[in-house]
Amino acid sequence: MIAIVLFGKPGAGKGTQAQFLKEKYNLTHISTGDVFRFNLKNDTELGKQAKVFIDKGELVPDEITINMLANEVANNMDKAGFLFDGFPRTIKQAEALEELLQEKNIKFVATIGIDADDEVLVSRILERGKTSGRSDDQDENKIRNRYIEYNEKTAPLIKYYEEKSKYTAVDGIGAIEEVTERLSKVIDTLI
Ligand SMILES: Nc1ncnc2c1ncn2[C@@H]1O[C@H](COP(=O)(O)OP(=O)(O)O)[C@@H](O)[C@H]1O
Repeated sequence: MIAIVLFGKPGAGKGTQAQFLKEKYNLTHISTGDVFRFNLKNDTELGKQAKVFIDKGELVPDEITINMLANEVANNMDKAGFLFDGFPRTIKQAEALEELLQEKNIKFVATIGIDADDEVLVSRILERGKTSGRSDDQDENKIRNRYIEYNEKTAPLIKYYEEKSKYTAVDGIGAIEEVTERLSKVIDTLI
């Protein structure tokens, strides 16, 4: 089995691209944001714990997120591998992921970043908020806070993975299919 991490700022298009890539490479797509939203909607214990943080545009604490991810992986060992979207978002999560993949004998292929400019992304998210029903997409202050969190906690992962020769970035601006094409090219050279 293999694992690929899709990396990028909020709104960069990770979820959209994951829909295509999971089919093409027969991967289980795990979006931590989607799993949290599912739990919020169903008012589970996990949902209750996560809500306070998500509502402020903050990251959910590592321990909660890592446990949740490990469960998702354990329950989905039936495809060719995993496409992670929105995880890891901190160095601690990256370390936990490495350990988990090793334990399960899953080959970590790469982290692929989808690059895009902040101002383009904030307006994309506000647009998405009109129809997505996501409360964290409708308030510019919450959105801006997600970028502050990203810059502080998540951006350092780029250097972390570059040092391990596990980071490649593609240009995220362009038509959806163009970006898919760029991502596929990278994946094809790595697997
Ligand atoms: N790996 C993670 N660690 C901590 N919190 C997370 C993680 N993934 C998602 N979340 C929480 O869920 C929210 C929504 O995540 P996501 O749908 O990936 O949003 P975005 O569109 O901002 O990338 C985040 O703002 C954060 O509060």
